[in-house]
Amino acid sequence: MSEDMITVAMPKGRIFNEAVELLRRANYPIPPEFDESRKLIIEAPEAGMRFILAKPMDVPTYVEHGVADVGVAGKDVMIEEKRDVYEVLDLKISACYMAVAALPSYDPKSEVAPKVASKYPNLTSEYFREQGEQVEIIKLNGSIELAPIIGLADRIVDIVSTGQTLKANGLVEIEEMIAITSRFIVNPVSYRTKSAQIDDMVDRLAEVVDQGVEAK
Ligand SMILES: Nc1ncnc2c1ncn2[C@@H]1O[C@H](COP(=O)(O)OP(=O)(O)OP(=O)(O)O)[C@@H](O)[C@H]1O
Ligand SMILES: O=P(O)(O)OC[C@H]1O[C@H](OP(=O)(O)OP(=O)(O)O)[C@H](O)[C@@H]1O
Repeated sequence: MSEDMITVAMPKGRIFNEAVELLRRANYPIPPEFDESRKLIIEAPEAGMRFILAKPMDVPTYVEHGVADVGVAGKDVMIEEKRDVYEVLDLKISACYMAVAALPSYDPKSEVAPKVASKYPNLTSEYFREQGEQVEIIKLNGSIELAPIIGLADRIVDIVSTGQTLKANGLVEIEEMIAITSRFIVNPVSYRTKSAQIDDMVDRLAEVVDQGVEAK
């Protein structure tokens, strides 16, 4: 592999298509293989890149360890994971927000030992600590909306996008916490050793991000 090759950690799932579209709009020749392959490493020599396709929550881990030079990660993941990486650009894609939700009958006054379920235990504990409220956090890996319905926790902290999941499960939003978009992140050592390529990538992405925002 060429020394100048940039390894990009891409999140599989929701963010993926929007991130690929941004790269293509920034004139990176991303191979069509990307759109249908089950391969987890995809070489794109014409773009001077190699892509690794990771679980969204793991992207900052690959970048922190330097096995990827750069990556794309949700702000939610950045707050939860607290990895030692530079967050250099807001890509303004995959927008959603983090919220506290509960059943409409939820009454904070009648809560004896407050329990909050979330896929984001660190973000949740930091939030409630800042609010000066002591809560027990119950870590779940998905289907968070189940927790209040089944009586596992009084409140949940989860991502809201269309609000359909909350509505379909009869939950209501109590508080909007943080706006979320995806970020372009960089390994601190790579930022020094591959500065020309990474600066170029940031500039090209920033340009298409701004065009996208202007078009809206
Ligand atoms: N409605 C949404 N629900 C969850 N994440 C969203 C939503 N909209 C945008 N996002 C962004 O997408 C990222 C999650 O993507 P995705 O749901 O594909 O992965 P995941 O939650 O790790 O999924 P899984 O654990 O099911 O593989 C979040 O980190 C967030 O930044
Ligand atoms: O506001 P909405 O547009 O309904 O989106 C929000 C829902 O989407 C995510 O769940 P996901 O689909 O990733 O499933 P999960 O329960 O496995 O996390 C998130 O955890 C919410 O449940």
